[in-house]
Amino acid sequence: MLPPQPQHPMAFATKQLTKVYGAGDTAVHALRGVTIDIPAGEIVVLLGPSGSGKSTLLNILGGLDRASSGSVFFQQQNLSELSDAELTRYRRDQVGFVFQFYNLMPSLTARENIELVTEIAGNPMAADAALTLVGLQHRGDHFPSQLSGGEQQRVAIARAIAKRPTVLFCDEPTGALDSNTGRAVLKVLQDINKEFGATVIIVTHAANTAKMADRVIYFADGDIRNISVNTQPLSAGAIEW
Ligand SMILES: Nc1ncnc2c1ncn2[C@@H]1O[C@H](COP(=O)(O)OP(=O)(O)OP(=O)(O)O)[C@@H](O)[C@H]1O
Repeated sequence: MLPPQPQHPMAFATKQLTKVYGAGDTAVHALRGVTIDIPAGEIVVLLGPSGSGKSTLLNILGGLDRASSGSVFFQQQNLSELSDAELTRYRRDQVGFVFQFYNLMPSLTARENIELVTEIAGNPMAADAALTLVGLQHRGDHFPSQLSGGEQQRVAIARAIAKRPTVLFCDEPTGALDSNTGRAVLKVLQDINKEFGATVIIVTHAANTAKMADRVIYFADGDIRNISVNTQPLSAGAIEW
């Protein structure tokens, strides 16, 4: 029998990743040759001015979009070489997404919103277990309109984690929330990182979020300007806004 493969220490490794939207005079160079390693199990925060390419990178890492050139490895797999069907499987099996505006189905309860995902996942947890993880075990029968913004975001996080993703991508997860609610949502992300070892990658304008990160990547003009490593990340509850 073959010995078990050593765990690859990197969640992602990109090389000279570019993304160009459009062509000719109107082409937008959103990524200009991004090379970065993202270690598995970290909380990584992407900061940078509007339009600097943060969401574009997130979408390519998450398999929602494809790079124009360069390579992007998830563990040992080059996402750039996957067929559409393989990329869909990657998204379904490995990746959870959390967006600024929750994207819950208004006509479904909190539990049903989560079940939409767990029904097609390979090894999901029960919807109620996911709701318990985000502290909403009593709200499963409620519709999104009966929940506050922070509660809706926690349902969206429960939906994202119910399939036990390897990576959780969060694009402005606290953008629509007040500071206390935002802190509670960040705490849930931190707990999930600790409890499940999921790599959590957060794009945000809320610079203080960087204090809970293991690694902070500063973007400008389609490329990385700086990377800083936090040896002592703060607990989300201790972050000042
Ligand atoms: N589908 C698209 N078509 C054309 N241009 C696009 C598209 N998506 C993004 N862009 C452009 O690519 C550049 C990078 O956008 P991106 O959304 O990645 O930036 P960002 O750093 O996430 O910005 P923000 O903080 O405002 O969300 C911007 O100039 C944007 O206008």
